[in-house]
Amino acid sequence: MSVTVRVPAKVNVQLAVGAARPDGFHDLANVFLAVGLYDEVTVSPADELRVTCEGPDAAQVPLDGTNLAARAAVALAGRRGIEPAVHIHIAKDIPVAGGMAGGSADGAAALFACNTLWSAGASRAELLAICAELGSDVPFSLVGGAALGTGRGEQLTALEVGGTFHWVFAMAERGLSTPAVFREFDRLGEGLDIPEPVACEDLLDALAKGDPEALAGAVSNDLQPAALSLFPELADTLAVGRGAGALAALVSGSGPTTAFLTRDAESAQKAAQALSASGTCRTVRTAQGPVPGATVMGHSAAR
Ligand SMILES: C[C@](O)(CO)[C@H](O)COP(=O)(O)OP(=O)(O)OC[C@H]1O[C@@H](n2ccc(N)nc2=O)[C@H](O)[C@@H]1O
Ligand SMILES: Nc1ncnc2c1ncn2[C@@H]1O[C@H](COP(=O)(O)OP(=O)(O)OP(=O)(O)O)[C@@H](O)[C@H]1O
Repeated sequence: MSVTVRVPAKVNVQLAVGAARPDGFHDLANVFLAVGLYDEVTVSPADELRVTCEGPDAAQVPLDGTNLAARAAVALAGRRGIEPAVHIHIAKDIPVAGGMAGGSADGAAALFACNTLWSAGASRAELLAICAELGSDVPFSLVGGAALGTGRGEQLTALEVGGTFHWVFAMAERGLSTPAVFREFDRLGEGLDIPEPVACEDLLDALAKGDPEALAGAVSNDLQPAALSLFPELADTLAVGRGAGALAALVSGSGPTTAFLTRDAESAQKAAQALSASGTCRTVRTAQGPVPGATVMGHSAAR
């Protein structure tokens, strides 16, 4: 028997970041949108916990107990007093260390898959609590759609979205470490008064209306200056996307993936071609959002 769960990447259409808290985290107003780039996580019974990974970035994915998918299996098994004896296979299409919550996605998917495989009976609320222990982005990977994340981003309120948004994503030549980007945010803000993070009403309206022009006027990412400071070449990629007609160009989360909001599928193709030809990025993908969160794709009886 095996269970396969498909799970999407995310882009942050607003990422408002407050001052560092005593625990080192930052309060956020984090507006997440799930987009149609997916990892697929398959779990099947095994003698002991084992992780394998396939995909273009597979070499950068840890296969030991630090993998978020392994940590998810261990967390659920620990709560049920059982052994996490499971083979977790990750078919990875979400860029690694790209600011699109790839590891978080695998954590949410593995948790959901193990809950099904083991008939562990964890409720939605228990799954969300385990997700929040695993990482700030993990709860959103489970629920998908669009949501406002407050606290460190793990406290979610679902958001209405009145249409489909068309995106282009440009993956960079190397990754960026999320903690390093938050540290750079702190360094750049030293001595400044950092306001409390709040969700932008115009942005929430634009999402509710499904209006790409209005959304483009409202997107923001407080981590962008920090990501650009650590990875200045990203400014060139952003400029290429803007020049190719994107309505908005921004760094996705902690970066270094850059995200381009376009009017429609045709404009997305045009911007994608210009970005591919520019030589300023590694790969270019188009995707639409919102899409649902972690979803069981199938069970197989074969071992
Ligand atoms: C940048 C985002 O991807 C935007 O969605 C998230 O805020 C990061 O979420 P994540 O990768 O799940 O982050 P976590 O695994 O919870 O934390 C990794 C590190 O990021 C920093 N971190 C993360 C979230 C947050 N609200 N404040 C932080 O300062 C901390 O240094 C933390 O040690
Ligand atoms: N299943 C996983 N897939 C990818 N990376 C993982 C996984 N589990 C742990 N990691 C570790 O997490 C690091 C960050 O990878 P990830 O792809 O999650 O970054 P990210 O998309 O920038 O995260 P976020 O957007 O949530 O900040 C990797 O360099 C790797 O060491």
